[in-house]
Amino acid sequence: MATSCEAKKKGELRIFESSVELATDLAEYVAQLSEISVKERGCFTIALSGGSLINLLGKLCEAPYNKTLDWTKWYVFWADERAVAKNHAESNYKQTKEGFLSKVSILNSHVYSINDNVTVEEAASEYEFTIRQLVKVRTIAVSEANDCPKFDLILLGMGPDGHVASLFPNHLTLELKEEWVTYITDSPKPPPERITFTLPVINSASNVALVVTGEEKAAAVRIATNNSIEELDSSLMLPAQRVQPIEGKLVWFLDKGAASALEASTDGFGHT
Ligand SMILES: O=C1O[C@H](COP(=O)(O)O)[C@@H](O)[C@H](O)[C@H]1O
Repeated sequence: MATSCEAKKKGELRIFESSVELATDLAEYVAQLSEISVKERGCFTIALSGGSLINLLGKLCEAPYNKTLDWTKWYVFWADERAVAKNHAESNYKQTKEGFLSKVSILNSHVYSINDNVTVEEAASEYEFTIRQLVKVRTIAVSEANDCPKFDLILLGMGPDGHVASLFPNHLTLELKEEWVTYITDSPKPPPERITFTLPVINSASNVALVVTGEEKAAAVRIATNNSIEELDSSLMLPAQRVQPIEGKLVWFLDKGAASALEASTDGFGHT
């Protein structure tokens, strides 16, 4: 059974006893957003991350969702990618293909993986160009607040250091305002070269979910969800703390371990 609560700005927290319960609720959450988007806009644009998130999407590949979701209306993107070949064990694409895409009926032509045959700089610029074309024809919606792409859903994981996508603490990429996609060559977590959405894109999405499991992430979860430090200089904030959708909705999916440093009433979320 999940514990759930709402908080202004920082979003909704859903805490689960087990990763199975988390995965079950996550599948229902994604399925509902897919149905709403397909009904309202005729398609569903989703950006995925790599890491532990992909295994938690397994329930979406099972009944009833494998049959009931309109997979042909899905358009799949990546919030970040590691600059390795697509068949490399570290590739977010490879992991997603094996753990998710190969098990559902998403059209190959709707899968926008990031080019692994060019430099990271070129790959980032090519990926941004592709997204711009899809925004022009409104396959991807546009944010009226800032003209950024407005993905129907961005699914993010978080590292123990509070990084999301490939936006790492204290990195200059966190301050980018105009770019939609950027690259880094000095990632503190290997591999060093990566391509990533910027914060303006993440924060323009209609829905953002942060899916975090494991006790080693509990301290970062506590900081990132703490309402009392929102006035802090943003450059001192963890990347995950800066995920604050402008108009969209943020939901945190946490297992018991990841939520273990939260206190019921002092962090502003007050469990219900
Ligand atoms: O390197 C990355 O790390 C984060 C977090 O991964 P996790 O395995 O700790 O959940 C992931 O969200 C990101 O996409 C990936 O490139």
